[in-house]
Amino acid sequence: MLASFVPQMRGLVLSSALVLVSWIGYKFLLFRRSVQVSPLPSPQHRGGRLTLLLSQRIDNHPGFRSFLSDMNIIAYLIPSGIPYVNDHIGWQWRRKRTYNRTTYSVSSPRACKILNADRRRFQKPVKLYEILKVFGSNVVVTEGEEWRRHRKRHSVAHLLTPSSATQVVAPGFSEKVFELVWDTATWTTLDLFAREGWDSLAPGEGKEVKDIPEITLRVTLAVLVADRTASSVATASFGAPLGPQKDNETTAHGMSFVEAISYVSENIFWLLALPKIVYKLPIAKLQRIQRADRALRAYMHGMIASRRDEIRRGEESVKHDLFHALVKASIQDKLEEEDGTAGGSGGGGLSDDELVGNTWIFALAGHETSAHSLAFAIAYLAIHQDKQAWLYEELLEVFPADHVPTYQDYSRLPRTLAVIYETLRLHPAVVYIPKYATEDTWLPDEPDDEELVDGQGEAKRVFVPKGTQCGIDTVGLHRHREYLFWIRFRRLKMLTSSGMGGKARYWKNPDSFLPERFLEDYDRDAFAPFSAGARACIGRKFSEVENVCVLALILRHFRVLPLTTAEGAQSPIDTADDTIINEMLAEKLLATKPGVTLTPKEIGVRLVRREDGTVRGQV
Ligand code: HEM
Repeated sequence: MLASFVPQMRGLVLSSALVLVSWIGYKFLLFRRSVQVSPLPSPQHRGGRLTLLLSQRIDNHPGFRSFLSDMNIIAYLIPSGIPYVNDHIGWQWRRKRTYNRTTYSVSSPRACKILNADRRRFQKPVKLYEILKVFGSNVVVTEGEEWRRHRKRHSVAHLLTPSSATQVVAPGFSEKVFELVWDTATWTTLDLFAREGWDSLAPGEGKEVKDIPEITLRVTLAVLVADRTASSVATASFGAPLGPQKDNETTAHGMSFVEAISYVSENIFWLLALPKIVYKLPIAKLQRIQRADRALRAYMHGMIASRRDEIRRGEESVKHDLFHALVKASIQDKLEEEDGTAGGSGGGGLSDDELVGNTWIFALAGHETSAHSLAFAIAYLAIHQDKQAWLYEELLEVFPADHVPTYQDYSRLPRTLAVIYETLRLHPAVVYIPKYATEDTWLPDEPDDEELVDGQGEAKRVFVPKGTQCGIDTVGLHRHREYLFWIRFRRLKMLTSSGMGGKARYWKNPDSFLPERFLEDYDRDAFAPFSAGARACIGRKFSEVENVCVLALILRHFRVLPLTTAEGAQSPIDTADDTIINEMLAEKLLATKPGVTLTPKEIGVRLVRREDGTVRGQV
């Protein structure tokens, strides 16, 4: 009986093995197709088809730094349906590998520059941005004519763009906005010190702060919405009733503006994914999400209505808080159109839904990215005490005791800005900037000059079929490495994950925290945390001024130490090298979790009061 069963078993095993091998082969071919090498093999291509079959020339496109990235053959061998296995992990948690679809994750500065600059060949795949449409269409989620309508004449873009703003509004107008950003950031930070009781620490005394991201989120939101004309700091800053509306209206919506926007941002995925009926369930969390959603909508509609009245009454633009100024800029065109005074901007104003959509996007983009970057910067400085000391030298010089910080100080803080930049290089808030090809086209493959032209005088390039998604892998760009095992035999290169090491190409020690590199010349094209070209971030300077100010003030008053002491590590060590202890601390402090942008998990620090006096506020 058993004897007759064994041959049948063998047949089963063999056919299963055959299916498995064919499946692997099929996956391999899919993978090959997705990283098609160009030019296609020619008689002169001595390696011929065999080389092509065995090798991949994607050294210029290392893709995500995940071992399971879809630019890695291993990812293609794992069934795509397994949740959390084929999701991008770590840096790339947000992007699911799309089964059977070709995508490029571009990390070459030259290729990224083309993706950003060539608007005819590469555009934004707006479908991927649906999640950010939850409150209405807006400047981030649109493309083409639609997008131009959102970014035109009186828009926030002009309010926030340092020089071009002068073409349409009074000269120096945007500089006034940045001065306001600086002042509000100073005021908010010093207020934070008082509120958290950090002010009352004696020199040398320490205080634990378990969740720095929670603090930085509150600070950047307050910078955006704090109204310095309010009757008191409490109503305008961290007090629960804080909101662009007045206190009684806050009660009417059942939740403060800050609370509502924080809760909605945290739970945006639920809001989008769950059908409305689910909110009827008696589950406290769901009901809170719904309350926050309703309150936020009510605030935004109220805010737009009151800005509209204000504009009609002809009141000054940058009068209350920054957020109102942004909203006001957005609705200016619509009002002019309604009143028949639109001065040639053309294209039609925004609908009410679009105004709400833009209001929401400024609130989100205007605080979350900055807050997370600030939190990561504090984490990096906690880990790298030597860099903190280096930064402190600058702060002591620019902010002597009793100094009142002003916007003029901003340009005297290059080290502080370098810390922000280095943080954004290592932990870019937006880890992937998707584009798609509008036509059959090519991207440069080899970045080195001497390699740009192959034996036949033909530029080495990668074919990108029309419709292919090819996004900027910001992490790959900022930490660019060639593959660890790459063997050049004729044209053969072995493929490994870019996250596994390899030769650094654009940044010296790309995985190390070395802010001083930004004080020297660096490859501008290899640094794109704010994207570049026409679709670059319009809030770049806003966030730089804000983050430099807040970071400088915190670090001027407090030494920051990691709260987490990894096993065996009692304190961070004073060295620039990435030692094991630093790596253990980094693993804990720099960990990320899902969110709209790269979100810190938990950053616990100990603040120790400096002995060198206090900087005064202008509150
Ligand atoms: C550290 C802070 C920030 C980072 C790293 C950042 C990064 C970016 C990136 C990478 C993009 C391009 C996204 C894409 O094409 O998909 C972008 C766009 C945008 N950002 Fe930021 N941002 C920051 C702060 C801000 C602030 C403070 C504001 C507003 C006050 C803002 C408003 C916007 C808007 C409205 C867009 C869309 C621009 C367009 O598509 O025309 N951002 N940002």
